[in-house]
Amino acid sequence: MIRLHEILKRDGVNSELKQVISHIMIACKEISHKLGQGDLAGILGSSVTENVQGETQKLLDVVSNDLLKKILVEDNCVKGIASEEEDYTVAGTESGKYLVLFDPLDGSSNIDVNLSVGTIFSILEAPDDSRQGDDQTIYLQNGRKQVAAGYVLYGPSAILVLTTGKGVNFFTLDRHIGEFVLTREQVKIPADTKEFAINMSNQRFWEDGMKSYINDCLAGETGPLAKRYNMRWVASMVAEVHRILVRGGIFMYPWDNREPNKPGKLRLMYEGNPMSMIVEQAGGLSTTGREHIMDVTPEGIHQRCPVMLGSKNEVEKAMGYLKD
Ligand SMILES: O=P(O)(O)OC[C@H]1O[C@](O)(COP(=O)(O)O)[C@@H](O)[C@@H]1O
Ligand SMILES: [Mg+2]
Ligand SMILES: [Mg+2]
Repeated sequence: MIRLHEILKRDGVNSELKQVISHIMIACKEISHKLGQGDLAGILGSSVTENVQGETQKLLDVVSNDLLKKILVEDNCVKGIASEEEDYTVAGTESGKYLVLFDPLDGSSNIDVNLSVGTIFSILEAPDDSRQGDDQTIYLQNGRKQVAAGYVLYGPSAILVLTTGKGVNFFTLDRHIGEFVLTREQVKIPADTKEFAINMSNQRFWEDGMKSYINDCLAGETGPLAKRYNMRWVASMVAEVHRILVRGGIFMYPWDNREPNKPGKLRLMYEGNPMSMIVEQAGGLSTTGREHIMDVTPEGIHQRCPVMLGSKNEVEKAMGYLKD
């Protein structure tokens, strides 16, 4: 049995970063426990608040955010945090080396129906200057600067998927010992797939290239793509990315014209960048449909970005439809 901290040591991860990751895991284990309790813990349903993006927060969004925030702002290696559920960045320890950005509970609409949700996190180095941990500008680094990224999928088992830049490993929470244990090493996404994931109910709002690609997928083996495609939509990005890591696929949340000033639904800093690091470390491709997500220069911590990620050859094929 190989535990998380042994893999971090083997991969040469420094002690400060190890501490930050292990603190994130303490919060995630607590979130996993609360999810397991469900109604017994009284944490299902909506809170009375909205987040900065105008979305109604689920109670568990708030509970998960508070768990992560509390442990991280008290971590002497964390200079500050940014969260999907916080209007502003929050300062941690002034001398802290790292910034942690997170989506505390991804796939919130699945909470009440007892389906898969997750926590996504991204870790950046804090710039070596006098700016404070609540100064938003220090977080505006592109995704290539991430030193680690991961998610915990809360499904029938809780699985940590982590990269520190040396490939992607899976760790399953062993509830008997309360630790994440290595269960798959150096995961690689197959380059080809016959499975796509997109919220089809938004079809009429997409740009023409996006509509054409999906129409060609639906045309099956006699259509231009000459393949019979299958479709999945879990409505939890963590669960979709996990499926793609396990068996390949393409996941898309493209730009649409419902709110043209917002480039898509998903958030660059809490969803796009960390998932892109994981997908690219596993040999897949992660783009906005036109450029690598990790090359996007962030302008705001809550910025959105279109997402098209997964099996390399399929993502390239889909991107070809958006070129003009
Ligand atoms: O409601 P839709 O359109 O199916 O959107 C589902 C998408 O929204 C998300 O739930 C957004 O994340 P949050 O739950 O963290 O807001 C993604 O996980 C998922 O891919
Ligand atoms: Mg999310
Ligand atoms: Mg969320």
